[in-house]
Amino acid sequence: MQHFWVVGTDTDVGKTFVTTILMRTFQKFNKQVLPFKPVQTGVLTSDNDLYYYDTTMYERYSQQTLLTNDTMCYCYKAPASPHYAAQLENDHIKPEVIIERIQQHSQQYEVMICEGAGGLYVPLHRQPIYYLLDLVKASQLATVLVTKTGLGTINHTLLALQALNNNNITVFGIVFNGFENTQLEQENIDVIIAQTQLPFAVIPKLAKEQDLENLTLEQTTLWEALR
Ligand SMILES: Nc1ncnc2c1ncn2[C@@H]1O[C@H](COP(=O)(O)OP(=O)(O)OP(=O)(O)O)[C@@H](O)[C@H]1O
Ligand SMILES: C[C@H](N)[C@H](N)CCCCCC(=O)O
Ligand SMILES: [Mg+2]
Repeated sequence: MQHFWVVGTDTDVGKTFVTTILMRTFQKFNKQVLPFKPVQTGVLTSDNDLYYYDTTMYERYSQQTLLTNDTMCYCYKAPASPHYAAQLENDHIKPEVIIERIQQHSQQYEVMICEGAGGLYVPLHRQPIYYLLDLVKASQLATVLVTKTGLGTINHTLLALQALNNNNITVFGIVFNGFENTQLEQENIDVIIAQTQLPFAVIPKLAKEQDLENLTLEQTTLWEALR
């Protein structure tokens, strides 16, 4: 059994991309995989249909039939912080509900990949304040951290790792996402790995989304740590 979170240094860093690629890599080894997005915000429309990007990506690229209801829990229309998106719908995220779902699914699937919402200090509710980081800690699962490769990532990545370490949350490794093969990006990766000694993977910036079908993480130290 291998259950873990994919968390990020921010929103839009590529957590869904990485979750999808990791899902496909485990599926390649015939593992029963559940990609699980406990809280998603920002409904999209296509031909008058409403949908959520993250769980739609999982289903679009899964090599196994996914049970849609298993992949999600709280979904809110506003593309905002979960605490606020819930408030706008007069709702309140209950972490205990998510923990219950994680415990249930961890018995049903060989691999469960839980994707965070935004970065670590994203509030799920305010009174009292409860961050995504608190939920990760309460789940007692380890993490994979997704980060960008360009200017600013050294600080963001080390800050995120410090937050995880301060909460005794295991980090299996780092995914550097969106690599465009510049010297600056390579230096960023080198510094972060030298400082952290963590397993890692590098995902290139893809010309089109469908190119992720050709990607697996098998030849990476991160995969050695995960499989
Ligand atoms: N390696 C990549 N190459 C090309 N496009 C990418 C890559 N990684 C992510 N993207 C694109 O960048 C956008 C943000 O990626 P993604 O949705 O995975 O971020 P996220 O961290 O999951 O965001 P959220 O916090 O909303 O869940 C998406 O449109 C995605 O298609
Ligand atoms: C809407 C976005 N795509 C994510 N689902 C939620 C991001 C919350 C970010 C909150 C913040 O850090 O300000
Ligand atoms: Mg996402």
